[in-house]
Amino acid sequence: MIYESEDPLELPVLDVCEALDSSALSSLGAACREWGFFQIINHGISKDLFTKIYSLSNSFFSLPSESKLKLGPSSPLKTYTPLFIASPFFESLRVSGPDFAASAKNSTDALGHHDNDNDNDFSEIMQEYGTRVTELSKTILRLILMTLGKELDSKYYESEFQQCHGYMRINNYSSPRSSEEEEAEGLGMHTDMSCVTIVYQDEIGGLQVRSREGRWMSIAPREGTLVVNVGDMLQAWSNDRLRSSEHRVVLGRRKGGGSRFSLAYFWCFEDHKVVLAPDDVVGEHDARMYKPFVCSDYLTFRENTERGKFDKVGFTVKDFAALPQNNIT
Ligand SMILES: O=C(O)CCC(=O)C(=O)O
Ligand SMILES: [Fe+2]
Repeated sequence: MIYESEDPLELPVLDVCEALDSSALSSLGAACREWGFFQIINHGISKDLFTKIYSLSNSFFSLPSESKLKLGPSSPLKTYTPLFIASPFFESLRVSGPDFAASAKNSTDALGHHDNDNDNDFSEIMQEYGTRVTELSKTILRLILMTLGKELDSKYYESEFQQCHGYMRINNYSSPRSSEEEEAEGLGMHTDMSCVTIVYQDEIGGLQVRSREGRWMSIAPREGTLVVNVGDMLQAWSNDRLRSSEHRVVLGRRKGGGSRFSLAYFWCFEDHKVVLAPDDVVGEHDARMYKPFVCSDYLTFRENTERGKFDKVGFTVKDFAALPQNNIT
């Protein structure tokens, strides 16, 4: 039973509307070091907004595959990842910022089956969600920077993270059928390439994070709560003081039958950014873990590596840019 996980992991729940006191800040710091995952509430994104995205996305995922493939890997847009690429159960649609409405419209236009009302609603709702989750990413990044040291947020937020950009992946996981296994990987083990990722998962569950010792822990869905995780770019920028953990999605046949829905927002450094941990983030006594690298070179490395393809791990930022003496995983 390789998919079995330990008891659900208790991750700190951060109220993003409140100023963090020192104990909240220290539990956030501990979670980012140890797991690279935590949860947030009071994020200002209503259940109603998720419900609308869910229903509009469902109309897209219910289309015949010939239609969806108009946005697939061999199309000019490449916003749709069909089933059987990441896994037999996973398909997704990408909507990119900062003009989320235009990106969503490009996709619906390319489908060419004009349902104007639905298409406009989809663009509007993606713009609203994208704008909110982008603001949220900025707030969260500042909080994470605060855990690295006094005043590091004001020192580095503007200078290092000002050009960050984001994109969304709307994920649809179909359930393994009775002729198939009881449980299956919906999305294989991977690390995210972002600075931070913000995930909404529906009530079905299945998201798991891997401990340093290799144990899989479940992150149970909680109403009103979003999951945040640190990605590879921030792990490298923080010289490993923040952890980009391996995670995956496991689908259980008995866990409700229908498909699982999630929305992942990836907040990333700009492509041409050179990632290099500042001296005061590395600290006087610690060794530098990574050589400087250009973001887009890392993205290309991941895309072009068979094992790293479509976020299936194997290769992470350590394989790409760790200095030789530190290249031990
Ligand atoms: O579906 C989920 O809960 C997580 C998805 C994920 O890890 C990703 O899209 O990178
Ligand atoms: Fe992920």
